[in-house]
Amino acid sequence: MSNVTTTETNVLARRWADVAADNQRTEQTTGLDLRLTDTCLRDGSHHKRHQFVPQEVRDIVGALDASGIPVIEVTHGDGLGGSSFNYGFSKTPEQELIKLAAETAKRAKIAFLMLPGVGTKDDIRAAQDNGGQICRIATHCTEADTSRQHFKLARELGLETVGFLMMSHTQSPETLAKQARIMVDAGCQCVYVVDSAGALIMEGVGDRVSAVLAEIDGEATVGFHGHENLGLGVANTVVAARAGATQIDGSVRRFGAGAGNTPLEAFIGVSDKLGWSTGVDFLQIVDAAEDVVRPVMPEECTLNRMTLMMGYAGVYSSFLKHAGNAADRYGVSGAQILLEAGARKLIGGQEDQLIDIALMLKAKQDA
Ligand SMILES: C[C@H](O)CC(=O)C(=O)O
Ligand SMILES: [Mn+2]
Repeated sequence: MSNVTTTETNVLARRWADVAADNQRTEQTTGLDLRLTDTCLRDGSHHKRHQFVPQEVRDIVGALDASGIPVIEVTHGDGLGGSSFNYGFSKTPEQELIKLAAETAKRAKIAFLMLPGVGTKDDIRAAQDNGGQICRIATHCTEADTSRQHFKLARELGLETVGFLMMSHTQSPETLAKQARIMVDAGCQCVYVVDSAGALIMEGVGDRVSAVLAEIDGEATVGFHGHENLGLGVANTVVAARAGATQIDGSVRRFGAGAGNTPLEAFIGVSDKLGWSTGVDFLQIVDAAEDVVRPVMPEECTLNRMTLMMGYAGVYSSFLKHAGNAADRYGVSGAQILLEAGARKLIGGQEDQLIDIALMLKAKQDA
């Protein structure tokens, strides 16, 4: 009996120690000043199958800008030049949408994304001519060297630069730090740890952000871009901020690929309660989420069999619609396609392999 009591007491004591340590960490990070980027008009483009029309962009940019969001990203989901047979055609040319966004925003800066090999240097020039001010260059997290010429050009043009290390869960903190070094040496001013698959779990985020920060501190800042596939968007983002990420991505109403991005309005509320400054009015952003962003979305971004599988198997979130299409077309399980895509460690640009997997599953099914 006394043993049980001792065990219980120890468990309780440990719990209180955890709470105390957590409070201490909260105190240590009170007063953070975070710069938010909303990405519903870029990452949300995947969820919308790239079908934004001008009025939707005007409405969303107007509402986000009025609530104080400092950076709004607008591009095809797969970045400049993404409108194609492989990734899906845009309803409205992305350069037109960038221009509209820049004309609409009174305070917010407009960012655009580009993936070397998908977009070109001329696309970057055009995006700047249309009012884009922040050039975000995304590579798979072991391929930072492919971004060198684009960072160089962006800096020559006087653009602010951000680097995206996509699929960061696939590599160790040390590897990411080395890749971040390549981007910073090329002219990148902020390197993002990007949890493209929503597969990272808190400590995994903290370790990666800390390692990247240790490598580039004083030369560039660190950002974090999360996905909700395991329901950890806000928690992971809090950990990232505590580890030193000062630029934070999210999408209002989670409007993004897979189960969506870190819900920005929830993160803003959490930041308020932690005493962190985002410059965004919580009540206004909650209204914008409900009244302006939600009506533009084809459906809510949800945790379901497919999106959970993406986080579980470590699959690139933008594969969701492609895997769903292949599953419907060949009458096989979409979740099985995603599991196999995770096992094959597919990366962005290999969307065609989802069809290959579907055909393989169909052949097995028919055998
Ligand atoms: C092109 C991708 O959608 C970039 C991104 O948002 C991610 O990797 O996550
Ligand atoms: Mn994303």
